[in-house]
Order: sequence, then structure tokens, then C-alpha cells
Amino acid sequence: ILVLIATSPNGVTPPHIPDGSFTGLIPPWPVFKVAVKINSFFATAARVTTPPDVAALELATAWWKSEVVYGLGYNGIFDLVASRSMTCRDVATELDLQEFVVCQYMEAGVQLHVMEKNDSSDSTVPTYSLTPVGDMYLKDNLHSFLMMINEETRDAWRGASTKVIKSGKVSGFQASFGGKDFWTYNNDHPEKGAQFDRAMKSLGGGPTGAMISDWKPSREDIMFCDIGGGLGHVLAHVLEHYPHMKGMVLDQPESAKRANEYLKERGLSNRAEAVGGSFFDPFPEKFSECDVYHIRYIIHDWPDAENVLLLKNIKESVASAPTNSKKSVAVVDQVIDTGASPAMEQSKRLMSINMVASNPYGSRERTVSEHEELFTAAGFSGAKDIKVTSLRTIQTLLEVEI
Ligand SMILES: C[S@@+](CC[C@H](N)C(=O)[O-])C[C@H]1O[C@@H](n2cnc3c(N)ncnc32)[C@H](O)[C@@H]1O
Repeated sequence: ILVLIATSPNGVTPPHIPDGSFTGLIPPWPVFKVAVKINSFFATAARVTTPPDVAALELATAWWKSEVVYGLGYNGIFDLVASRSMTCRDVATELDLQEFVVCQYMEAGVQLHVMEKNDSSDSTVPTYSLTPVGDMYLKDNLHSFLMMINEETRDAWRGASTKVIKSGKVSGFQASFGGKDFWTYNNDHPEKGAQFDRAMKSLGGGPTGAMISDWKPSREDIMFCDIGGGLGHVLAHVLEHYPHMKGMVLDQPESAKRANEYLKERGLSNRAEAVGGSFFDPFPEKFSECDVYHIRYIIHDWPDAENVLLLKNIKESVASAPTNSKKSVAVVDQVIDTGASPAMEQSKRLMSINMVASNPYGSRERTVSEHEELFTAAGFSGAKDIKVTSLRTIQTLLEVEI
């Protein structure tokens, strides 16, 4: 807590820091800033010292690296090797795979720093274990994200690169999957919907920790509503830090079902519930009790018109609220041109194409002023006073009072 007090420019002091919370892993601001600068310096040094032909080949084959980690994850190799250091032959035998190919993939994994080789003195055959990066791909961590982003999403990108770029109108996903949009496809394939929810949860820890460390709620007992909150993973973290807060998630019916199970698992059912519905319809009456309407990774999923409708629904929900307490909309997204480093801006630009690939035509990452325009179009009088909160992560928090 002392570290947070000492380093949070917004004076954020969550009353409770649960054991193992991601907030404990967020470096103090000065350390974060220096680390980002050092990282940028070496990235620039590597770029300017790499000959153009090498750089061009690296870019052309960059997907090979993803395919290696995908293959290691898809076949359960990361999880098996995490249990004990093993030879590639034993891995192949245990998983009923081809030894020759497995050994090639594991050697490549060493070169990509997701595995390390342990040469034991009593054997000529090396064993392999995971590096801290490899650990990130385990089933209880980024596994579902690794699968999702290298399965249908890969085809969606190809659709964007070859079809949408000429014809417009639809997402890369629709161009590649017979016109079906991402959410309809996931509803038709519930295992894919569940995979997506798990992927979002696994991506969430760091950004949620940064949000909790840098964003100060108006009171510690507010009603925190996560609109499009998926499994309820963000809400769960927030409520664990603020024992007097309550919260709700609004998400698609199938996700809301999974969210209620997850919130129960986390022992939060007495303070949190998930409600199934569409944020493009008027909000359920109980959402008028929300003090903060938190929307993370939602605005970038939609074209302007849909975002204006969603923001209008939030505003309408507040208009029917019984009290006049201070209320706000808090957007967290990869806001363009607010990043702490060029590498972060590069990631946002790639994420923007991921939106073109996966979401309805017109979806993208936006600048602060583009967000301002959406709020203005939805009739928010506070749009011009949009408050920008820097977070110790790639995302930025934008808050508008209602
Ligand atoms: C990119 S995910 C973000 C999840 C979560 N906010 C997070 O930060 O991890 C988008 C979420 O929007 C939800 N969603 C999509 N269309 C929706 C709709 N019409 N109404 C409510 N939720 C929707 C999805 O189910 C999903 O949980």
C-alpha cells in the first residue's frame, strides 16, 4: 500500500490489496517510466542496426514465431513441460506426437525464449523447461488467448488484407466466414464464446491492476458497473480491492451466465451480479443505480454509430436514476497517441487492424478527440471536459461526468 501511495499521482489508496493481486506487480511510476525509456532505447538501437534486407525478412516471416508458440500450446506441450523438465522424446511419447517434429518445435521454442534447455551431466539428451515467458502460455493464463488469436482471428486478418481492403462494408471476419459476424459465430459455437471470455480474462490482469492503481473512484462504496464486462473479471478485481463497493456486469446472455458462475466462485455473489442483455437496447432498470459505467475494450469494437447508441443508452439509464449522486462513464482502451513509448503506439496500430479484422466495418482504436466526438454526439454536456488518466500500461482511461 505504501508503494502505491508514494507513487500514485492521483492519490489512489484502495483500502484492501488482496494477496496475489496484480496491483502488487505494478511498478511505481518512476520505475515504470525509466523501464519504458530503457526498453525504447534498446528497441530503437536494434532497429537502426538491423540491415533492411534482414528486417524485411523478419517482418515477412514474423508469423512463424506465432505458429511455433501456437503449436507448443495447442498440443499441450507448455503445460506438460511445466509439470517437470522433460526430453522432447518423452514429451512426444506422452502426448502421442511425432518425436522428430516435437523436437524441432521445442528447439525453436528455446530460440524464442519460451523454453530453456537443461544439459544434465548424466545424460547426452537435454531436457527442457519453461522460461517465465513460456509460463505465461499455461492453461490458467494466456493459453486461450494464444489459441483464439491464432485460429479464427488469423483468417479474419487475411479477410481484411485481401477482401475488406477492396470492398469495405464488412469485417475481415465476415469476409472469411460467409458473412457471419464474430458474435453470431461465437453464439453458434459456444466453446468459442467461452474461449473468448477466458482469453479476455487472461489479458485483463495487468491492465486491471494498473486501472485500480491509478484511477480514483469518487467514493469507496459506489456501484461499479462493467458494461460488456465479459466474465466479470474486472469487476471481481475491483470489488476485491474495495470491500464496500457493489457492482454489476451487463453482457450477452451466454457471457452473463458464465459471469455469474465466476462471480460466485470468487465469493462475490452478495455484492455482484451479471445481467444478460444487449447494450444496444435500453438498459435494465437496475442499471440506473450505477455510479460508474466502466467500458473497457468496447468502444474499439464498434463503428461510431453503434458507440453513440451505446453511450446514449448509458445516458438514458442515468436520466431515470432516482438520485443525483456523481456519475461518470469510464472508458479504457488503447487510446491512440497517449502512449508512453513508440512501441506502445505500434501495438495500438496493430490492435486497430485487429479491430478491422474482427469487428464491424469502421471499428478501430481512436484518439482522445475521436472519443470526445462520440460523447458529444451522444449528448454528453461534459464531453469537452473529458478527463485523461494515464495508466501504467498500454491502455488509457478516459472519464466523462454525466
Ligand atoms: C472485447 S470484449 C471486452 C471484455 C471486457 N470488457 C474486458 O475488458 O476484458 C467485448 C465484450 O462485449 C460483449 N458484447 C458484445 N456485444 C454486446 C452487446 N450487444 N451487448 C452486451 N455485451 C456485448 C462481449 O460479450 C464481450 O464480453
